[in-house]
Parts: sequence; C-alpha cells; structure tokens
Amino acid sequence: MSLVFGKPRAGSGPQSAPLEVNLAILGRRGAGKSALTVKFLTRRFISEYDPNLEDTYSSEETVDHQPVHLRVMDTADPDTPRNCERYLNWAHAFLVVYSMDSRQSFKDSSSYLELLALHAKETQRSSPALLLGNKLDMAQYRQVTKAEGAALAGKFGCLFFEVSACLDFEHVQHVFHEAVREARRELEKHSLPRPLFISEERALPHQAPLTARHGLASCTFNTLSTVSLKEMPAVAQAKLVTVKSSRAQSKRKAPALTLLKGFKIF
Ligand SMILES: Nc1nc2c(ncn2[C@@H]2O[C@H](COP(=O)(O)OP(=O)(O)OP(=O)(O)O)[C@@H](O)[C@H]2O)c(=O)[nH]1
Repeated sequence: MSLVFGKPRAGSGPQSAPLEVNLAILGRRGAGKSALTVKFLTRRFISEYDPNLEDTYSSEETVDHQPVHLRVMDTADPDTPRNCERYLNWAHAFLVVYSMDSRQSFKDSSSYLELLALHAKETQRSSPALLLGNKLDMAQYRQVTKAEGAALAGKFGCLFFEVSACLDFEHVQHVFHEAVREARRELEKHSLPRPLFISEERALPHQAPLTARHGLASCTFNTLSTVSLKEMPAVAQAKLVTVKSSRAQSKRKAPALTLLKGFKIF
C-alpha cells in the first residue's frame, strides 16, 4: 500500500496503475510559479522562495475518479528560457503563468507559448498548454486585462484561467486538474507513454536557436533523433521530491515537515 500523500492508493494491481502525467510550470521570474505549485501541493501560500532552485514534485491525485501519479516541474529559467529541452521533452502539459500586474510577465508568457508551438511543429507532437493569469487578488493593480489574457490563449488554442496563489485552494486545484485532463486527452489520442528526457549537457553545434525566431535569448532546441535520450523516470537534472499534502498532514499525529525549494513547511 502506498502512502504517498498519506492516503492509500485505490488498489495496487496493474489494472489500477495510475496514469502518469508530467506537468511543467513555465513563466517569467516572479509570476508565481512556485507559489501556485506549493498552493496546489500543500494548500498553503508561502510568500518567499529561492528563485534559483528548480524542483520536480510528485503527488498522487484522483482526477475524475482515476488515480493519477502527477509530477510537477516548477521550472526556474533565468531571465530568458535556457536548456528548454529538460521540460519540452518531458512534460505532457504546460502551465504558462504570468502575473497580471506585470505587462512584461504577460509578454514573456506569449514567448513561452510561441516556444511550445514551435516545439510542437518541429516534433509533430503537441502538448497542451494552459495560460494562467496569476495574482488575481491584486486585480486592482492589473496591467493585463482578462480580455487580453483570453485573446492570447485563444491565439494559441489553450485554456485560460485567472488565479491567485493566495486565494482559494479549490480554484488552483481545479486548474491543475484541468491540465491533467488535457494531458490525458492528448495521451489517449496517441496512446503512447510519452516521456523521453534529453540531457541538457548534450547541446549540439547545429542546434537551431529558437531565440532568433522568438526572442528567447539562450534557448536551444534539439530534434529527438540527434541527442541522447534517456527514458523516464530518470529525471536527471531535476530533484524529485515527494510532498505530503496538508490534508495528509492533518491526519498525522507528528508534525510533518517537507522541504520545498529550501523552505520548511510545518
Ligand atoms: N499577492 C500575490 N502574490 C503572489 C501570488 N503568487 C505569488 N506571489 C508572490 O510573488 C512573488 C514571486 O512568486 P514566486 O512563486 O516565487 O514566483 P516564481 O514564478 O516562482 O518566480 P521564480 O522562482 O523567480 O521563477 C513572491 O513574493 C510571491 O509571494 C499571488 O497569487 N498573489
């Protein structure tokens, strides 16, 4: 019996093996990627994170009565996306986050969506993306209207939500579960277990810089046939951390302590 997140998995036979879904959270620094990830995993809003750490978290979820083993990569690109292969070839779906009080953050989310569209074109394989306008609680300072967010999402054919990492958990959970549903639809379409993971250090001399086309300064793209591939779950560059939910924690007598991006959560 597995006790990830403190609750027993429904069944353990092969028939009830959970669906494996990898989600990557993308966006400009400060958009709220970590805050949303932590909110989803722990129901808590934590205000400060180390911006340089990138972690992949693991969570057992139930979406539409189906068990799902969800991995969430909270990416930490520097000012411009770099070594994007680590998530482009790993994730089944993407949450692209901007902060509605920052026009620049919105522009960067557009660049990320373009990056995903280009990757889909070049690999002939699309992964769903959801656009999230974060910090809804700061709506009085918004620099990006809801209509602009919806228009950008419409341009790239993705779902759009305005959210807040410090408001209700249910809405944030709904968004993550929508991403799982989108990923599941795509997986069912191709009925292929996806992920291949490309090591970052194997950049090739002829790799085509996406930056030239997308203004993403140091992001490079390799085709699958030209780089060394490792099968998942060897997520080499990201530390995999299993996080216990607050729901699970409340059921435990001893105070649970989990390390998230260098922060202790009690
Ligand atoms: N008011 C408000 N603040 C938020 C929200 N989400 C995040 N923040 C704050 O915005 C700042 C940046 O949040 P992070 O979650 O670190 O943003 P990030 O996208 O992970 O940024 P990097 O780690 O630098 O890539 C922090 O001070 C958060 O407390 C939100 O929904 N509302």
